[in-house]
Amino acid sequence: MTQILVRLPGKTILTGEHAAVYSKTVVAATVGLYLYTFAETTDTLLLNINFADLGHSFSFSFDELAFFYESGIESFEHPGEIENLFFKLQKEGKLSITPIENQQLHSAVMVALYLTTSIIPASFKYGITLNIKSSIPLGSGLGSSAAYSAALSSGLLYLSSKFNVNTPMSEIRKLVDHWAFKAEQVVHGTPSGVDNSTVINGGFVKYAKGNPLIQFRSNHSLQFLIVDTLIPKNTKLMVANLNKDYKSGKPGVKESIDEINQISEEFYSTLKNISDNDNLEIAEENLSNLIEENQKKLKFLGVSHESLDKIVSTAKTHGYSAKLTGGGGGGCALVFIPHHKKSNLENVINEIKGLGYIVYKADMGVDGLSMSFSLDNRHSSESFASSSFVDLDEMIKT
Ligand SMILES: Nc1ncnc2c1ncn2[C@@H]1O[C@H](COP(=O)(O)OP(=O)(O)OP(=O)(O)O)[C@@H](O)[C@H]1O
Ligand SMILES: C[C@@](O)(CCO)CC(=O)[O-]
Repeated sequence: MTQILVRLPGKTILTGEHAAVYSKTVVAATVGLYLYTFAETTDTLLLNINFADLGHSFSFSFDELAFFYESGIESFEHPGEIENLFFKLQKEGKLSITPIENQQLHSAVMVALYLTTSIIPASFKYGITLNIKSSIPLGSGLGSSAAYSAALSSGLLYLSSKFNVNTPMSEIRKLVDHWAFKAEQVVHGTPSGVDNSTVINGGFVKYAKGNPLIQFRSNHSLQFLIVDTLIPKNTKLMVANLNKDYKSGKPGVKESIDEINQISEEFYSTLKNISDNDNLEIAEENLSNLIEENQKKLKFLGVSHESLDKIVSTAKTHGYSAKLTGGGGGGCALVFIPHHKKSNLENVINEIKGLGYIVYKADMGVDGLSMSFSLDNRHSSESFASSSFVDLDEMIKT
């Protein structure tokens, strides 16, 4: 049987979320929180999906999957059409699965069905089991859906021999990115592609839809706090709502999106040119101001939330700037900590924690897609389920 273990990091958007959807510049970085997928072929002729974090497992027989193949998934104009097909087949009594009330679980199953029936040929001779577990908080703006989409794409592409151990990593990344973007369309409707490209390629990235991704390493270690408001958010809805305002020509919307583009361009050039000993304080002050400006625009665009505003104002009283990161409307905020202002750090952390929010100090700019092929059938869904994240990291390294 064929097995693969895949690991993808989360991401934060430093500047430019939402404007990214309109092909504007966005600056993002990976964060050292990870989603792992262990995928294997089996002799059961079933697609099994085990979601450790959501506490649910699903099974589809190949007879059930045949209905998806027959309905011509490859002719979809938009991958999100999988949802209508799923509801139609369910209504016709062709699927044994009962309705999935939990929206996160529902969209995770849609992605798994879309990717499996698009990547795996109908004539495939084996069953497939996909196991997922993650330390990236779900639905909080840290790219959990991109990591999930990329992890499933990698696993399925490998099991169906679309790449192998000898395929150059640059080719694998490109192939995985192609499918992860389609899966992101299932979850987010009209994503820009920045989330999947960031988590796959790793490091810091500058991205504008339709242009080649620029990957860069800053020679200076930036420090941010990631604050999770624990308020559930819905990126698809936030993107769709803003799009209505954009299309209806609501005053100031287009201008704000253009201004965010300028902010991202300046953030990128400052970050790229920053060095540890050369005008560091001035450069970090500049980054700080750009973050503050970006948040003001995002608030104007209606994608902030009172909990995010509270973090921004709390950070400001301690001399720091902060902004939402990702889809907004809840989820996470970033607080930027310039080196010359570090002395205040514990105070701001304690105050933010006192508001009931979770503070992460994650590494930024970590590697993207990592895989372990050499599992030699030593592993199983059971051993994956009982492995710690540290154990899984060890397997990825070997
Ligand atoms: N550990 C996981 N197990 C199963 N599905 C997951 C997991 N993590 C993410 N997902 C899928 O990704 C979706 C989360 O997408 P959502 O856009 O709401 O959050 P996000 O990706 O964390 O935020 P953002 O897009 O703003 O960065 C879930 O609904 C689910 O479909
Ligand atoms: C809100 C958004 O700009 C970022 C979500 O992480 C959507 C996208 O670019 O796809």
